[in-house]
Amino acid sequence: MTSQTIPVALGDRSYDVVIEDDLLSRAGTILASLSRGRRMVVVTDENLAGHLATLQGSLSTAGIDSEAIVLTPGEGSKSWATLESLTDRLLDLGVERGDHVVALGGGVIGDLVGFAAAILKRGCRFVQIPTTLLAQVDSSVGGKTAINSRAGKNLIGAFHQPSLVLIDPATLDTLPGRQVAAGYAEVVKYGLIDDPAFFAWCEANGAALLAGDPTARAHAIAHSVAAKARIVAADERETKDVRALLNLGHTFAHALEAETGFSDRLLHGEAVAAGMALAFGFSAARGHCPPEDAARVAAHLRSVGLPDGLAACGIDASGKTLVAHMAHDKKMDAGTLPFLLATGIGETYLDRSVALADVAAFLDR
Ligand SMILES: NC(=O)c1ccc[n+]([C@@H]2O[C@H](COP(=O)([O-])OP(=O)(O)OC[C@H]3O[C@@H](n4cnc5c(N)ncnc54)[C@H](O)[C@@H]3O)[C@@H](O)[C@H]2O)c1
Ligand SMILES: O=C(O)C(=O)C[C@@H](O)[C@H](O)[C@H](O)COP(=O)(O)O
Ligand SMILES: [Zn+2]
Repeated sequence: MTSQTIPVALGDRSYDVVIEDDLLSRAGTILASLSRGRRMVVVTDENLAGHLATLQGSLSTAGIDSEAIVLTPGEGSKSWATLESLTDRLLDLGVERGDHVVALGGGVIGDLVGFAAAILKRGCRFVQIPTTLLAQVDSSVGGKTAINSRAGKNLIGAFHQPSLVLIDPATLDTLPGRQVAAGYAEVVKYGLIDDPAFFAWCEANGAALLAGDPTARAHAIAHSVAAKARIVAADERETKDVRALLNLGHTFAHALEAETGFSDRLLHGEAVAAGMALAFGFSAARGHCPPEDAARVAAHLRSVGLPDGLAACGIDASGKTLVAHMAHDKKMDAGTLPFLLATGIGETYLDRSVALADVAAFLDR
């Protein structure tokens, strides 16, 4: 059994990310130390019945009673309606501020439960047990929690750090291939941001990872978590132009997700893949990035079946329509939208001189 613990250093909000195959079956012992002998509430979705049973069995063995709240899967659950019913149920179950609610699932469950924990009784504790590749490499770490609103993606939320993140890579054995590929887009992101050697590792090992190779999977998860922990520790609340790098491709991605109605037609990770290819393409079109680098990014995404642009997402909306979605981007500052652009693979920066009309014209090409 190999186990790795990666600390997220945030002063009195610091916590550990523990990565270990089959961790779910011994999670009860670890969680018992947080539960103060009280019943724990696990929030999950309908696709996770098997993993929920393992976790509840493990809690029971550790002498902890548990209650499950099982939600409808999918991005639609990051909504006011689900947040309201979830907080009502947590209150009915008597959750106290010192209690830890457990989020067992993908990024949807993690973002929603994290936000519910941030506001319940002005803040209770929560633990992330991510079960998708995307959630294991990205969303479970860093404390961004949110729901979507009519105006767009993640617009209502809070920074609220978990107390602990337990990653069991073996839970990915049940994850559908399309979801694994979508999560892989956020893995590739770490290479593109500031780690060209890791992008090269992705080019060499991405196919094996997607095929379920446990060694490639373990390396990708640990490397991604360490990268995210480093960036979050440097700029927890995205105020220093550091954490914003994790948003590479996301201004485009969130517009694409809005255009497809936050539906299964385009998963978040797929939108991020297309968004990163567009960010590199736009950087090349502006003469900032060698076109060969933009082509290399698109080629790798295509090689693993991820979309590399609008056409591959089946989106034929005009540039003007897509740019209109971007007006609500959280990075908007005094009417200007900083864009994450690249000077090459592993070299990204925030550019505050981009005119949205130029983005629209690029998208129309
Ligand atoms: N907070 C952050 O920093 C952050 C980072 C990246 C993404 N996100 C958010 O995460 C969300 C996407 O998360 P996601 O890609 O995990 O999607 P998801 O949570 O919708 O999960 C994808 C699907 O896989 C199913 N599933 C989960 N684990 C499974 C397993 N082990 N076996 C079988 N099925 C399983 C789920 O039921 C769901 O149908 C988006 O809303 C995105 O905005 C947040
Ligand atoms: O943790 C971050 O910071 C990220 O930007 C990670 C992204 O992958 C994630 O999709 C995040 O939710 C997007 O951030 P947002 O602030 O644009 O909602
Ligand atoms: Zn993302």
